[in-house]
Amino acid sequence: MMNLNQLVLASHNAGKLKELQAMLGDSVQLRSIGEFSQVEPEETGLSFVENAILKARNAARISGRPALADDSGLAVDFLGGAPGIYSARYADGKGDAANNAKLLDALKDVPDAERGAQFVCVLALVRHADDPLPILCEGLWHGRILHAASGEHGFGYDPLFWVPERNVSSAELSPADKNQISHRARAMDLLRQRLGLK
Ligand SMILES: O=c1nc[nH]c2c1ncn2[C@H]1C[C@H](O)[C@@H](COP(=O)(O)OP(=O)(O)OP(=O)(O)O)O1
Ligand SMILES: [Mg+2]
Repeated sequence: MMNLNQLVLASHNAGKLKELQAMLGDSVQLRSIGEFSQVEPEETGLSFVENAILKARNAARISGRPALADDSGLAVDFLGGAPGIYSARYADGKGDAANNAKLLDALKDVPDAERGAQFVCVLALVRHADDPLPILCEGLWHGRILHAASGEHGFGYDPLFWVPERNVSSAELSPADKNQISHRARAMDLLRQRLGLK
């Protein structure tokens, strides 16, 4: 299909790069699009799929190489699926701490039973910028939003995401454990099957 020893990762998020590279192991080397450009494309899509494809095409265009993108986010039941595709921009670009504070505030006094949420990850792989057939893989991870942050691992909303199957927050999981069960792990599992890497 394509030379997969190396892929450009269409992401400026160091947490994603670390997780995805750990999942792929030595077989595929991910090179960050940050090596080629610091300009982040505007995520104008209305879905994770559209934004993942948009980021992958942009990175393939800039690098001239096959590119993998990850569009992900947190969909909170009580908020009708928000912040969803706007997760990174929830607190107007002020970063993870501000996003987490805004989410806690939005769920103030909401009881546990109504704090269900899922992390969503869509991976898009394009062979070149105008690829008419991107490979798309999706993963979901169900949990609940805590009342306060807990844990030091991971990134983004991890300190607020309670993982029922482990009885800890996702920021309390070791990186290796998170990479076994997360939304990103599920999407990557499908991608590796699609690419014949497993
Ligand atoms: O495993 C995760 N653990 C915690 N938080 C997570 C996770 N996965 C996604 N998230 C959050 C971070 C960010 O608020 C949003 C992704 O936004 P998203 O646009 O896909 O990524 P980004 O802007 O950080 O980097 P980039 O677009 O360059 O790949 O969802
Ligand atoms: Mg983004």
